[in-house]
Parts: sequence; C-alpha cells; structure tokens
Amino acid sequence: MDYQAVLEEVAAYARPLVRHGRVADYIPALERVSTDRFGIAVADIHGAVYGVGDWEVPFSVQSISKTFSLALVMSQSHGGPGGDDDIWRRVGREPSGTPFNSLVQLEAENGIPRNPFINAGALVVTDRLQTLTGDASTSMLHFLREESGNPDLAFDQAVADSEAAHGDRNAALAHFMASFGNLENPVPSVIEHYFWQCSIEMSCRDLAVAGGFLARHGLRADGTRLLEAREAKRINAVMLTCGTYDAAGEFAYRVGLPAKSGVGGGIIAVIPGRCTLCVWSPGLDARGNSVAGAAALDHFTTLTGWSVF
Ligand SMILES: NC(=O)CC[C@H](N)C(=O)O
Repeated sequence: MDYQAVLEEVAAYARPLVRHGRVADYIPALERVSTDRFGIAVADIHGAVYGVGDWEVPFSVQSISKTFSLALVMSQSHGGPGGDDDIWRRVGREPSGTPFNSLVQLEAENGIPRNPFINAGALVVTDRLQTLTGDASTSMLHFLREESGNPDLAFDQAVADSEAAHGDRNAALAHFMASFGNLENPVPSVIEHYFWQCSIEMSCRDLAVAGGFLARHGLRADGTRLLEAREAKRINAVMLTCGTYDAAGEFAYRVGLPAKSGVGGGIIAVIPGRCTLCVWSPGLDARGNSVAGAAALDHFTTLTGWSVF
C-alpha cells in the first residue's frame, strides 16, 4: 500500500469541507484555533509514519485522551472473573445516544455512566487512574511522551484554565456521581486532572504513533505489552460503539473503524493489525465531531477497503 499516495488523495477529497462546521466555543481558548487547518497521519504497526497537510501541528487532544486514560487504567488493574477489569463495575459500555456532556441518564442509572467515552464515564476513569497512580494527568503525559517518541509533549495551561473557568457542567457530572458513591477521590481533584489530560497538545503524527498499541493488539512501541490482546480488542470495540458520542452509529456506517474524536477537531481511528490514523480539522458538526476529519476517514476506508467490516 502506498500510504502517502492514499493520504494525498484523501486530503484532496476532504479539503473542500475544511472550514465547514464550527470550532468548539464553550471552551473559549479553543475558539482561537483557525478552521483552515487540515492534517492526517498514518502510523503502521512497524513504526513507519506518513502524513499530509498540517499533520505535524499540535492541537488540543480533548476527548481523544479518554482512550488513553481507559487504556492506562486497564493496563494497571487486570481483571476479575472472566478477565474483566474492575472499572466495568463503575462504568458501562453501551452507546449513550445522548450528547457527550449530558446529565440525563445518570440519575435513572444510579450514577453509573453509559460508557467511558462520554464525559461522565471519562471522569470515573480519570478518578480510577488517580487512585492507581497518584497523579492521573502526569502519568498520562509521560505515557504519551514515551509512546509517541516526542519528549516535548506538554499540557496547554491556557486551555486547562479556560476549561476549568467554564467547567460547571463537568463539575455537575462529577458531583452527581460522587453523590452515588461512584468517585474515590475529591471532585475538585478529579475534574482538575480531567481538564489537564484534555489540554495535552499533540499532532496527528504524535497521536497516530501513540495509539499504535491499539493496532498491535496491546503491544507498546518498544515491543513490551501494555494490554492483553483481549483488552485491546475491548477498547477498540467500545471506540466503535461509543467513540464518536451520539454519532457512533453514523460513524460506523460511514467509516467502519474504531475511532475516538475530540472537540479540538482530532479523530484517531484504528485498523487492527495494520495501522493507526489520526486526522485533524477544527470545524465540528453538531455532535462535536470534525466535519472534514470524518469525511477523510470515510474516504480512506473507501479507497483502501480497510474497514473492520
Ligand atoms: N468531546 C470532547 O472533546 C469534550 C472534552 C472537553 N474537555 C469537555 O469535557 O467538555
């Protein structure tokens, strides 16, 4: 496969959609990013990386971090009966069908979020990572530096501060879950670590490389094992069904890959056994997914025939 040629063709297909959609404005620091940007990268399972456009420009990973926090928690607390991790007692794995920051299901479902990729679920996962590591956001940053091979990865303090200043919704979710006994750490510390992890800046290149363990059935870049193969399979499955919020059905229909999006405009996608992709373009659709990014991934699987279906 000539990855570079495929990426050029994908970029040409998606470019007319760049500037479509809206930049997330509920986190004011994200509003400053230009909608003109478009980049896409592929990292194959052997470590080769290809990219076009703004593929080396760092952006705010936002909810893409939810994939890595789940992986870190699963890697550190291998399972109970049937190999299931304890985290699944505290968070479900069904699509929510509601927006990523919705409160509505939590009361009826006793403070157990539908899945780890909506905000409520990610707060539970961050809480667990905080208990396991003592410093959830820093342990994630170190992991991402190692897996991406980029020691310069950093938090974006302006984004973390901006989100904290406008974080009433996430604070409400956390307090509500705490009232059901579903948080182990104090709410202020959980939301602070969550905002920090969302603020990490990475490029398409960094994210495609760092997500390689999902395509390598759990093996890290250095060949050591992060996750059992069945755990990597499970994360990919939850990405497919829940990774693009209440658009996961539409995304599976169009793209047919496990994927996780963020309101910074990035989307990572996994082709197990082959490669990991990351695309970035900040204009978002009504559900919070990158318009040009989703179109690019759609065209990539159409050109290559490499969906999981
Ligand atoms: N969908 C997202 O990327 C949301 C992440 C964002 N930090 C939030 O909590 O609202």
